[in-house]
Amino acid sequence: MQTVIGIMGGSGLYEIAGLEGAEWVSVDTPWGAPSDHFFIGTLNGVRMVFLPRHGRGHVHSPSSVPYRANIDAMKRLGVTDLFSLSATGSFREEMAPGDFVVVDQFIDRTYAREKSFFGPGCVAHVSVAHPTCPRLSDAAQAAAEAEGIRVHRGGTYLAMEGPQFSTLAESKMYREIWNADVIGMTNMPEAKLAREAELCYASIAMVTDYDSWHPDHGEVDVTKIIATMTGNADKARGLVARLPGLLGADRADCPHGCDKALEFAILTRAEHRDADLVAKLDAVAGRML
Ligand SMILES: CSC[C@H]1O[C@H](OP(=O)(O)O)[C@H](O)[C@@H]1O
Ligand SMILES: Nc1ncnc2[nH]cnc12
Repeated sequence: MQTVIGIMGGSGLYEIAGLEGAEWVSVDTPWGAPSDHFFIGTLNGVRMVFLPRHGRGHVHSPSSVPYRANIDAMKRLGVTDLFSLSATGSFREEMAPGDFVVVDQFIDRTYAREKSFFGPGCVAHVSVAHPTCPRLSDAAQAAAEAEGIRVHRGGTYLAMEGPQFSTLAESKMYREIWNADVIGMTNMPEAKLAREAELCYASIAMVTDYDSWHPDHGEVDVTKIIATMTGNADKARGLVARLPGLLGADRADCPHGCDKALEFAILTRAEHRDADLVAKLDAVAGRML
């Protein structure tokens, strides 16, 4: 099987350069329109598919990002390995603005988003105990190190609804009681949907600020975030450019089973399935239906 790398670009990362034969391509999905067109090309012999999560020009808020359409379209385009890049606040002194964190766990505090491709007429329960793929996380870490980026391996990303930043009480609770390491507004339900779509998924948090808990840094200031984000985006482009060389063009089955997540997950018996929903699931779950 051929590797196809997907990149979900976060705030500040609306385009990438250096792809051969690249063009912006529009994709329709049964879940509506994705955030933007997809920038598709080849790097070091590996096909790459890039999508700015908020759309070029930052049109979508974290709550309005069409997460299902984005993941469905990635799958429809043949993506096998999906990397998320996101701006985050940090709850740890040592995870400083400008550092990257290859997160491996999430706490999902979002509530105003569609969180599953499945539902009445085709019910499925996938495991997200280990929501990120260690193989892709290894590649992300190696790419960051090769770029000279200060990178931390492992961490818990708290996904909040937003769009406002957290109160001081929330920030302290997430840090001191819930033991979260970074905070953002977009990795959920994205990571859950990637698992339902049997995509390997890794998330790279690009720290922009200390949220509001840090006594020396005061509250979150968007102008400072944007300045840090610009530097982070340049580093992210370097990291992305190294991924094809690290993953290679030929791909074996995921040793962690991300690409088999739906096996045994669909509970609705074939004769009871809703035909319209089954049709919508063609890209995401076609191999199981
Ligand atoms: C730029 S501050 C808030 C904004 O940035 C993050 O977006 P993304 O995860 O796509 O990089 C955060 O989650 C908020 O949406
Ligand atoms: N402090 C913060 N909280 C939530 N999302 C963020 N994105 C960047 N910084 C953030």
